[in-house]
Amino acid sequence: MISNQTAQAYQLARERYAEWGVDTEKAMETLASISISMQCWQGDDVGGFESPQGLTGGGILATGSYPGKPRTPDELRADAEMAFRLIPGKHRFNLHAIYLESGGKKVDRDEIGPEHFQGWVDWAAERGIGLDFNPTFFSHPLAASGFTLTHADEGIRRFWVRHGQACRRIGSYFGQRLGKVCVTNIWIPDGMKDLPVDRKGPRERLIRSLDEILSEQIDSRFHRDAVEGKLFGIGSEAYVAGSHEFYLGYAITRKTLLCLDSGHFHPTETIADKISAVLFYVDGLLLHVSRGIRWDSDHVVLFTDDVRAIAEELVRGQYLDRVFIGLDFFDASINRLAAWIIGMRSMLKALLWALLEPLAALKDAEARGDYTARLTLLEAEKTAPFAAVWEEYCARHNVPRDDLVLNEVRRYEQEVFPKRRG
Ligand SMILES: C[C@H](O)[C@H](O)[C@@H](O)C(=O)CO
Ligand SMILES: [Mn+2]
Repeated sequence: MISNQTAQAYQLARERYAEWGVDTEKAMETLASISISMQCWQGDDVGGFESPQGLTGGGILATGSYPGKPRTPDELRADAEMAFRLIPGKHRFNLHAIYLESGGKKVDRDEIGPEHFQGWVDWAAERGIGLDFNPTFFSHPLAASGFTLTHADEGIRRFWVRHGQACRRIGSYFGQRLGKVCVTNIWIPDGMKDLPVDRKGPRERLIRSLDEILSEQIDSRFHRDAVEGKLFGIGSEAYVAGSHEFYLGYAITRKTLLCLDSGHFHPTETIADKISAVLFYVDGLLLHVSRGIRWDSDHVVLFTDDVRAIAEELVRGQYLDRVFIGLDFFDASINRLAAWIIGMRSMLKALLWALLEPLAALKDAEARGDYTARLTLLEAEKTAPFAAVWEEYCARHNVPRDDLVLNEVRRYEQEVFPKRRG
């Protein structure tokens, strides 16, 4: 039910954007076709269900102790479902290997199979959503040294190769069973805190390990591989074997997707400019949209200039069908559902923003060398009635506008979280 106020504001906004040659109906239609992958790990601080220890190592750290953390897969699914109810559109869910359901049985990482994720697949099938996947190369005794696929010990390296292989089979099962392509993304933390002497050896082993993992042919209609680089992590400040340049070369030569995580570069470096550069050479991209602050790569995504710049590049370059968009952050200091909802809605807002750009006029000004007109229009966009279109979009998808979302989150929190105490 769309209120009169929303409807009237939208009509005025529609006319205003039409003056710029922008079709707001078309923008909303395109936005509805975009599915963003919501990361399971925001739901429980990258804990998973393999062991009670939760996140250990891996150069990443979850901080905060907001109450109500889900303790079981069912609780996590309930939270995700509640979050999805407050996010307009139909989206995907991104799992990590440690979110398996083994019925209390110890199943090591190299032994996992589709059967351990059947609960997730049934849940996704019921909701008509797709699943994405990630091997977990951290929070494990064999990752405690800080090395996994680059490990000099052949036994340990092979263990992690088998984990990667098992995960691709699981991803492929997700894709086939759900009829929606699954992206399995490989990120490893391997690196060194202080100055390495041998930067080459671990990278040689990483190439070997990745080639072994990817050696099984899997139908790309159901499954795509992605590789994710990083500049540094906690405890790997001096060297990360899987750097951006390493994976760029790997993705080009092995024809995988390249994952660009917006928190994985130097703090002044943004990924928006990289999109058009790398898409000449790689088939496609996976984005991990995040918000880095100083040394942390994983703050909740907001409707910032950086996120808008990413969305603008996707729309301006007509890359939406070559780029998988996922989110990657985890914050345990605020309500975990709210973090999901704020991040997902911010990404959607950025996409809508980009879809509402007066692109033809901007391109025309640029082509004529009229950079004064270009800058004027870019600035004028910022005071256009964007909010009216966003609120109309939310109303059409039966979700509340931004400021009213919190009422629903609080209601859920009060009803559900007390039962999770103790
Ligand atoms: C939990 C994820 O796999 C992880 O965040 C990874 O994608 C990453 O970005 C590590 O910094
Ligand atoms: Mn990431």
